[in-house]
Amino acid sequence: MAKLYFYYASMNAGKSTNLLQADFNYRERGMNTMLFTAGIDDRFAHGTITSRIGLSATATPFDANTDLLACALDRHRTQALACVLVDEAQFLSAAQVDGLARLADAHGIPVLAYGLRTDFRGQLFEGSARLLALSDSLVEIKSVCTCGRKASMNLRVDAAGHAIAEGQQTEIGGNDRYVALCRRHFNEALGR
Ligand SMILES: Nc1ncnc2c1ncn2[C@@H]1O[C@H](COP(=O)(O)OP(=O)(O)O)[C@@H](O)[C@H]1O
Ligand SMILES: Cc1cn([C@H]2C[C@H](O)[C@@H](COP(=O)(O)O)O2)c(=O)[nH]c1=O
Ligand SMILES: [Zn+2]
Repeated sequence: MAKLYFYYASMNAGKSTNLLQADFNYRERGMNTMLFTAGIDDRFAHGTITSRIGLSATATPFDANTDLLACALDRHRTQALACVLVDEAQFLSAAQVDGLARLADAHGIPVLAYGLRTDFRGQLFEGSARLLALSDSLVEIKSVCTCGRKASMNLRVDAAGHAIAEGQQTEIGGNDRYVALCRRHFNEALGR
């Protein structure tokens, strides 16, 4: 039975690298894959998954209106898909995650979703909440805080490096806007 996997982590933990390695692994064995990423994430190039380590691949951009299930089935009709990989999965809606679960259950196509668990306030993203609820397999990709503990939280900072506690959930940015920290140092930075 095909499964829905959720690989979750803080920022800068290696999610995109992991996704691109998994994709390469399928393709080097002659299998077809389909990649999705959030269209709003324009840090590198629209419709591209780029890892900080330098790997990149073209992906189908998704937004709130994208029917990922229909897109994948459309591709599957001409090119049998062995796997679907989704980066920035925190930006999916709950309904889009339900569609991905259906892709695995009704159509036998495994789905590997990669994303953040929580936002800069320590709250779940909608896509992550649904993935945590539905996935057959939850895999944490770990990275370290400056103190050596696991960096499970994402601190948002301003241009001067000061912690930000309030704001919109979605704000695209990289290492200049976010710092992955352990829970203790995350709370300390926010004066909690
Ligand atoms: N030149 C490099 N060599 C090895 N690792 C690197 C290099 N540059 C960045 N990294 C590591 O890659 C990881 C970030 O990978 P990335 O896939 O972009 O993360 P994510 O998608 O989780 O934000 C970090 O752990 C960082 O230390
Ligand atoms: C914590 C947090 C992150 N984001 C954005 C910032 C980035 O554009 C992506 C995550 O990128 P990654 O390096 O691939 O993990 O998400 C956000 O919009 N809101 C947040 O709270
Ligand atoms: Zn720490």
